[in-house]
Amino acid sequence: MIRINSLSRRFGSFEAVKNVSLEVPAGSFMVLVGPSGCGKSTMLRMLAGLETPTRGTIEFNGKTVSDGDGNWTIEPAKRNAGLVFQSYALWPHMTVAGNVDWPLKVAGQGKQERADRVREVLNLLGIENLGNRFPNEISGGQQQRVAIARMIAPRPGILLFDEPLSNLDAKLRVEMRSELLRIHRATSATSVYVTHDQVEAMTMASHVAVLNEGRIEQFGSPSELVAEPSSAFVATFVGTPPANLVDADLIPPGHPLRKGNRTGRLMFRPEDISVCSGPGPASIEMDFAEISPLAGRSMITGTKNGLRLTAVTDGDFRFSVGDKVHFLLPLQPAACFDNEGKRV
Ligand SMILES: Nc1ncnc2c1ncn2[C@@H]1O[C@H](COP(=O)(O)OP(=O)(O)OP(=O)(O)O)[C@@H](O)[C@H]1O
Repeated sequence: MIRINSLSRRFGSFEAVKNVSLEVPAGSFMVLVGPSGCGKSTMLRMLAGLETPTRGTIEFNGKTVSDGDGNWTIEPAKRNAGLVFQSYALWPHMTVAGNVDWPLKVAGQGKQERADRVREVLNLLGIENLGNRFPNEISGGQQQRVAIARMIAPRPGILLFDEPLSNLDAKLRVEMRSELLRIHRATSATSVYVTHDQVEAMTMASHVAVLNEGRIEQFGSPSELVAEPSSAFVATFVGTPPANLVDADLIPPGHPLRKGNRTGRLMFRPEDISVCSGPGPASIEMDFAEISPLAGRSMITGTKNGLRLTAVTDGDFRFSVGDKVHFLLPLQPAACFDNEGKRV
C-alpha cells in the first residue's frame, strides 16, 4: 500500500504539487492523469525517491520512505520500487540479458539464481529469444519490454511508470496496455502509472487520480469519475467523448431548464443530446464542426462562441462545413457545477 500524506513540492516560489493526500491500496493499479505541467512527473519522481518533498510524507507498506518536513528521502535503489521512464535508458554496451541481470547483480544475488530470474522475466515479457541482442539491435517496443523486464527482475513491491508507452506507435500502445496489466497482475505489485492520456488512464486503472495545477481534483475508480465527476474539470477531462458543459445562461429560452434562476454550468452527456432537423425555441444552434462514426452511431460536434457541444446519436446525418446544427438538450442535466467548477 502507498500512503501519501499532505505532500507538496516547491521549486523556488512555484508550487508544482500542492498538499496531495491519497492512499493506493496494495496490488492496485493507480493512474495519475492530468494535463501537461499539472505535476504528474514531480509526484512520480517523489515516489521514486528522485526528488525530496518540500512538505508531507510518503509511506510504502507502512514504512516512511520520504519525509518533506524532516527533509529526507530514502534513495531510489533502497525503497523497493522499480521505475520505468518514457525513454528506455538501457545500457547500450550490455545485451538484453545483461541489462536485466544488472540490478540482480547489484543486489548481490548468486549466478544461478540470477540466470533463472532473467530467463523467467524475459519469458514473462515474451522476449526470451532476444537475450543475446544489444539494445540497438531491437525495436522500440522490444526495448520498452526490456526496460520493464529490468524493472521487475528484482521483484519490487511498487512499480512506477512515467508515460512508458508514449514513444510507441498507436497500435503497439494499445497492445502494450493489456500487456502491462498482465505483468502487473503477475507481479502483484502496487503500480503507479503517469499519463496525460485519459483514455489510457480510464482503460488501465483500478484507481485514477486526476491532477490539475498540482492538486488532486478527484480520486476514484474510472467508472466513479465518469458517473460522478466532482468538478467541471474532471467532467470535461474524462470520458470518450467527454461530457458537455453549458453555461446556465446559454440554455435556450424555450427549454424547460431555463425556468428558475440557474447559474453556473450544467453537464450533459453526449448520448443524452439529440440533433434536430431545424431551429426551434428549445434548441441551440451551433456551427457544424465534425462528424464521425462511433460504435454504430454518429458523433456530431458543433462550436459557437467558445462553446463546444458533442452529441452521440442515431440517424443518418450529412453535414458539411458552413452548415448549422441544432442540438436539443435533455430535460435534466447529468450534473451541475458552480461558477468555480465545484459540483453542486
Ligand atoms: N526542477 C524544476 N524546477 C522548476 N520547475 C519545475 C521543475 N520540475 C518541474 N517544474 C515545474 O513544475 C510543474 C509540474 O511539472 P511536471 O513535470 O511534474 O508536470 P507534468 O504533469 O509531468 O507535465 P508533462 O505531462 O508535460 O510531463 C511545471 O510547471 C514545471 O515547469
